Amino acid sequence: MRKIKDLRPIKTENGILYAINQLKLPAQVEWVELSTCEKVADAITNMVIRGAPLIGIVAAYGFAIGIRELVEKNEDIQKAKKVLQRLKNTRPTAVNLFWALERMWKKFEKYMREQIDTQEMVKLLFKEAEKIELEDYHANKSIGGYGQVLLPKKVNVLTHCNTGALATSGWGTALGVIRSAYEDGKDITVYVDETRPYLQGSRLTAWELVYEGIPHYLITDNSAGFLMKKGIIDAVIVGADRITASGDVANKIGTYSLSVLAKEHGIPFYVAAPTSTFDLSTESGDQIIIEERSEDEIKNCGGCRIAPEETKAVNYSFDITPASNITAIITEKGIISHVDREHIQKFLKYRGV
Ligand SMILES: CSC[C@@H](O)[C@@H](O)C(=O)COP(=O)(O)O
Repeated sequence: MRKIKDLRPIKTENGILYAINQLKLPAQVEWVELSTCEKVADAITNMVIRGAPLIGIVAAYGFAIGIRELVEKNEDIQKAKKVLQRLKNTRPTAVNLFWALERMWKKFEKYMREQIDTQEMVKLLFKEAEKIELEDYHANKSIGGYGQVLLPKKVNVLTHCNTGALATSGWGTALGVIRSAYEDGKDITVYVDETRPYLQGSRLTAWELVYEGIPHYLITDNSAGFLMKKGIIDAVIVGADRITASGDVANKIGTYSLSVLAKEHGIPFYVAAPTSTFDLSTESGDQIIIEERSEDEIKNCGGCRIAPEETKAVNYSFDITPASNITAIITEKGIISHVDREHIQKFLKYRGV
């Protein structure tokens, strides 16, 4: 077994939440203080923190922080709904945000019904957020364990975006599978898509792989087809922001193109995600709201303008990969190896999700 170094993107000290500012990586590891609900909401929208599971975890803390603010300022506790709404409005696509906030809201309603003292309620809400964080960590380790079995002893894996410790409570989903395979002694080399325009691949995934000492190459997003054609890539592993009842997957823009390329070249295409990423209330991918971000993110890179001022840009942050392009979905409860409505439903039902 090789040694994997622990990496956590958030921490709490004396009731204050801190997060690694992901906008500053890889140049600098800067911890920012997220002491108010407003700061938490801004950090999610501006991508100081990002990645579906981490967005959910930080929003859960944000809710506890928001309720604490109301209590400390002696404000009407009924304003809790506004706190919830502020956090829900941060980013639309990753379902983990809504999943975590709904869980927090149910607890809040329960404590209100039970007429629990407000100071005590704040403590209990922080505990619930900690629980969500810890559960996510265990889920990731489990995803890693199940997923790495799918990989041969010597393997070249292509991944997209950042699905690692920085996108979760630690360890990661797709990158967690890679961590687990490396820890298990597999001869693994990772091909990392840059992931334009935010460069989560080059800035964050490559940084995590350097941190762990895992062999890797950075590639431009448009290299994947050529590398597959040359027989260099054995498997593709990506994460997910939302998985519908029929198995369509919303993930970082560029994922769909990779799935088409993988299919064309007969390469397995794996999605790794916790069961909290499933949204069974949405039937298919075309019903998912896809976040559109500012065109400036495309027209600028590293502080330099790289396109004419007058040029318009389209910046969809996510795309949809149809279930039919996915070889298997790796979850903390096991592997769904037939990705369709029926198998997903049975899988989740029999595992008590
Ligand atoms: C474990 S993270 C899975 C996905 O959330 C990840 O691939 C992704 O698309 C992140 O998008 P981001 O816009 O950086 O939040």
